[in-house]
Amino acid sequence: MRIVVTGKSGQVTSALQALDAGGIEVIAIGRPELDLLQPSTVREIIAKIKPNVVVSSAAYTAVDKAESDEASAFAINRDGARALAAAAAELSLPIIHLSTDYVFDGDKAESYVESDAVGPVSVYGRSKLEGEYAVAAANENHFIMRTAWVYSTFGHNFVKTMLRLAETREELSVVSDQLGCPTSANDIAEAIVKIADRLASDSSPDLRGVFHLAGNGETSWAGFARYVMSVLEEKTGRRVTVKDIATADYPTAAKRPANSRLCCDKLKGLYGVSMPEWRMSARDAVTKLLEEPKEAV
Ligand SMILES: NC(=O)C1=CN([C@@H]2O[C@H](COP(=O)(O)OP(=O)(O)OC[C@H]3O[C@@H](n4cnc5c(N)ncnc54)[C@H](OP(=O)(O)O)[C@@H]3O)[C@@H](O)[C@H]2O)C=CC1
Ligand SMILES: Cc1cn([C@H]2C[C@H](O)[C@@H](COP(=O)(O)OP(=O)(O)O[C@H]3O[C@@H](C)C(=O)[C@@H](O)[C@H]3O)O2)c(=O)[nH]c1=O
Ligand SMILES: [Mg+2]
Repeated sequence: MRIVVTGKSGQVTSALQALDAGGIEVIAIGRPELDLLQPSTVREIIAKIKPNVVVSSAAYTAVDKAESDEASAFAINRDGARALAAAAAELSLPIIHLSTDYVFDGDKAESYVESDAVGPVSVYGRSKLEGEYAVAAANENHFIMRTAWVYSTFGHNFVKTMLRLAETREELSVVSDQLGCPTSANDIAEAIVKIADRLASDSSPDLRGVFHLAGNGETSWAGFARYVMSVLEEKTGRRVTVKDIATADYPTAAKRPANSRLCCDKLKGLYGVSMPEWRMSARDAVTKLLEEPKEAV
């Protein structure tokens, strides 16, 4: 089976390319040959590759920068996603489109299910929600995968930021009033392959729609950072503490949901796919990062 995935240098796309998935060919495309700001080029590129499934991972993911760059965020996350979904539809292909927990307002007490009302509190979250609507309207053969708090040994992510700060600080101050589910890009890649296989071989409408996929369990950003530091200390003896702070003590351009935990029961029920406990996967990523040459972190 051949999967084409956008966002060549991104975390999820890099994890997909690194997968040794027998019988699955992963073709990653990205700038300059695929620029979602030039949507007219999308169809020709996808038609040439002749995939069985299209994975839409490329996005404008700079949450804070998006607040002052709304046009770019919507051009990529809504219009670019729409062009990709339309190209897949013209070629009668299913599309797996990555979306985010930041489509929720964060006011719910428990974890969010797919049918919960959305209410993004940031430009990034709004642009990704509009992308969901655009993809669903352009291609009914869609699997919209909302994930969260993605980290890996690739690209930029919270884990690498924490390890980098820990090189020069004895204490990190991290918000403890935002809850979510840390999710490994490697685990997302494994799930994408399983889901793509089902979509390519089973046309059941129940397998289409919006699904949540995130690391099993939950924590706050401070809890996430504290766990990363515990692995750092175990592996290197370096002890860096994490001080819990409130969101108000860490002002950012974008607002973030106080709670964006995702309930993934629907995916488990319909696909039999579930994700590892988040500490297990985070431990793997931190261990690998600490084994890499310093500048890689
Ligand atoms: N990171 C996270 O915490 C979360 C991410 N997601 C979603 O998952 C998906 C993957 O996220 P992640 O792997 O972290 O992404 P990254 O931020 O690691 O990479 C995003 C990629 O998008 C591509 N991209 C950006 N702008 C353009 C453009 N104008 N045209 C074409 N491609 C572009 C780039 O690929 P290239 O340089 O090859 O062009 C870039 O590497 C995204 O859709 C994101 O919204 C959802 C929840 C959490
Ligand atoms: C670096 C740092 C961040 N923080 C806070 C800021 C913020 O509230 C929280 C997360 O920080 P970041 O900006 O690294 O994470 P952020 O970019 O908000 O991550 C998001 O990325 C997008 C793409 C998604 O889709 C989301 O699921 C989510 O993963 O941690 C601290 O409290 N202390 C720190 O030293
Ligand atoms: Mg970020």
